[in-house]
Amino acid sequence: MEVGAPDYLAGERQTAEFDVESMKVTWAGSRHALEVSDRMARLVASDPVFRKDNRVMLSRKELFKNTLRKAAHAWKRIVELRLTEEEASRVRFFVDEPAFTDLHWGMFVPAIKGQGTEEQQQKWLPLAYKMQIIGCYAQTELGHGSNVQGLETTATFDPKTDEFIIHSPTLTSSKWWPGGLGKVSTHAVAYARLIVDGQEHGVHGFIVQLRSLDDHMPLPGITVGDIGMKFGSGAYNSMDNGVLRFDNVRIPRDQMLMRVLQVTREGKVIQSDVPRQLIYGTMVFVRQTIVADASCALSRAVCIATRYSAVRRQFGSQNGGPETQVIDYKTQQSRLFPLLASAYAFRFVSEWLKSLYTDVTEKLQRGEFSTLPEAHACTAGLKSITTSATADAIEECRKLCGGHGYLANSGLPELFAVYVPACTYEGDNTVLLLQVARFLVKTVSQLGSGKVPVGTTAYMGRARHLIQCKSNVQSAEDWLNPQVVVEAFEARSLRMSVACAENLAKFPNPEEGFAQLAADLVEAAAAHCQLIVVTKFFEKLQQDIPGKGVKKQLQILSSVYALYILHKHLGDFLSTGSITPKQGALANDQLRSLYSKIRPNAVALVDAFNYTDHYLSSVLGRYDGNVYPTLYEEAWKDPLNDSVVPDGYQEYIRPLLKQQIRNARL
Ligand SMILES: CC/C=C\C/C=C\C/C=C\C/C=C\CC/C=C/C(=O)SCCNC(=O)CCNC(=O)[C@H](O)C(C)(C)COP(=O)(O)OP(=O)(O)OC[C@H]1O[C@@H](n2cnc3c(N)ncnc32)[C@H](O)[C@@H]1OP(=O)(O)O
Ligand SMILES: Cc1cc2nc3c(=O)[nH]c(=O)nc-3n(C[C@H](O)[C@H](O)[C@H](O)COP(=O)(O)OP(=O)(O)OC[C@H]3O[C@@H](n4cnc5c(N)ncnc54)[C@H](O)[C@@H]3O)c2cc1C
Repeated sequence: MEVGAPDYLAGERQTAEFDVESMKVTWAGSRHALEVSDRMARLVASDPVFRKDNRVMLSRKELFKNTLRKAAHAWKRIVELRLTEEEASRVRFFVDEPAFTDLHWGMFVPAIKGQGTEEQQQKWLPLAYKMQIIGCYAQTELGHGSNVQGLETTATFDPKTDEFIIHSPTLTSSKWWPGGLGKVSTHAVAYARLIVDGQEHGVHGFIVQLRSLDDHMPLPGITVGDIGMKFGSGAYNSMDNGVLRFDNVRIPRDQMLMRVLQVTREGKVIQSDVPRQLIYGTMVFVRQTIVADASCALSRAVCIATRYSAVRRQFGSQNGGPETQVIDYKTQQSRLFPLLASAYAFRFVSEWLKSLYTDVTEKLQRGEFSTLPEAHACTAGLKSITTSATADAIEECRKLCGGHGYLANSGLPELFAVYVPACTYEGDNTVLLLQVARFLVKTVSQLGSGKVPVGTTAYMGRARHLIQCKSNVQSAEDWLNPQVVVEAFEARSLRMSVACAENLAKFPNPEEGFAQLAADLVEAAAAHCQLIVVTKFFEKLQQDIPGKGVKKQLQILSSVYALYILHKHLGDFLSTGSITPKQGALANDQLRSLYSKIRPNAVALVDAFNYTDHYLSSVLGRYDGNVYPTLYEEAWKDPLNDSVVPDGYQEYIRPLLKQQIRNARL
């Protein structure tokens, strides 16, 4: 905020019962992370090249060129200022524009790191780190995305030349969707069916050069372009999602990523001791980052809706006094505060997921693979439930801002359009929950075998208790006890998984059973994932959390998150007998009283996200709350207002009006 500028939300900030600066540290993860983030946010906000308020007005070509300009400028600043990897990634985050760089750093580099041999990493990573080559992740095809085993692109080994021949045999085998592919990438990690000596060996990744490093023209045998406009204006259209066809393109044998499987000069296929599923490792990595991204997108929308709800007044004026702030309506609170709580919940579960991922990666380096299935289930499941909830929440925030939420300059329509494909990319959310369900059913089926479930399924080891326990909640207060809440969530989740397993057992063919029961399985998987989010929020509170009143606020938010999910899925809790209707009603009573506790802290709780006005890019979410004059000024900047009488008046409006006058005279 400018020094000396009026703060229309100052009153809201004064009622906060906790130290906002300390909460900023907790949100950021550490004082260091906050400091870096804050510095990079200001660096970006103060640079005119990174202006983004005109995105929705630009044509596709202008938008795309502007994105290239921003990406090049960001890279120049990163090099000039010798920024660390952490700082550089924060710069990209605050530039806040989907671009080829997301895929270069987010998937191409990780794919080489995760699936390449030491030698391959040494050859390719330095080029990628200096951006002397730009890469994308080309897996999905026109005909297959979810079903990776169904990909049709082939990579046939030619022992005569020691090369692979990469080929697109059908129209449906055309690569379709990869970001950065359409117009920018010089290279791709392309996924194709490996064929050696007429034998198929599954889908593997291959580094393929697509464009000349001299003039950017496609290399012989490569057909490549952009797939066209996507949902919304501005939004994801700054990304060149692409189409790619290979016509018998030859690449050296050592460009197959060979950590999982090697093909020798003689054409021998050697499976290493690394599990085949590591081919999917890049997706596991990205799914984990997408959970963190969900908390960012959600907190951004909630920040806008909360500040605006405190500024906006409708009805309720008494004796000529001010009208009621819409944030004081209980309905507004019951729609908004659970989303605020969810933003914090997703933040902490993403912190935990990152540590799980790091731990599993270290184990994989040591040749320990036992935790891989859990890492896959957790990343897939949490990616699914957090992105679905966030997409819904952004739209809810738009509605919470009434009519003004529908204006582009509220920031919410574009945020929704940019965000919503997260429910599809990196795995369709339903397909991913089915993966979790497989994992759960397998865990349940092994319960009798003496195999003790560990990690996030450890609770299933207490199946005997959880299958018949009764919640002893007797008052609304009892719902503030994390143990009581967790037991209800565990009972619900276990009983749903067990019911699925029992129903599955009735089918002679398990795959047929799985297909028939898919809708129930998805619900059981979601229940399990919600339990993880609730548990990790409570576990976070076991840590030392410094700062006056910070822990207290987080306790309130954790209860709000848990009881909101319970209220939303009350049917599950009741039908599984995990709680009684009376206990469900008590949970709702508690929720109401928690909303009242959040109310005086709401604006401070969104301030703790530490977002600059540049990053939020929302008139409604301005830090100073100066909404109306800004909305008014912004309206006049619209190109339609460049002239008082619009283009087209002479051709289309005037003749109409004249026609009416003639008719009236008749
Ligand atoms: C780029 C991001 C940069 C920064 C991120 C920051 C923020 C994010 C913001 C923006 C993101 C930007 C851009 C997005 C770019 C998008 C990219 C993409 O979309 S890339 C393409 C992604 N595609 C998919 O996700 C496809 C989904 N399908 C699959 O994953 C699999 O095919 C599926 C798992 C569904 C099925 O596979 P299949 O081989 O048929 O397996 P099956 O079901 O038979 O299972 C066999 C066996 O393997 C286990 N398993 C499956 N997957 C994994 C895995 N990933 N890891 C470990 N294990 C796995 C499975 O459980 C089963 O085990 P069991 O035999 O039952 O024990
Ligand atoms: C913005 C964006 C960026 C992308 N970036 C990339 C990229 O960089 N690289 C890349 O390789 N790909 C990328 N993709 C592709 C993306 O990964 C796929 O679109 C995604 O994995 C979903 O696959 P699909 O399109 O085949 O959906 P489909 O599988 O065809 O899904 C269609 C419907 O069928 C349902 N369905 C499918 N299978 C099942 C099943 N077994 N059981 C029940 N229901 C099922 C789904 O739930 C969905 O409702 C991107 C996609 C988008 C939208």
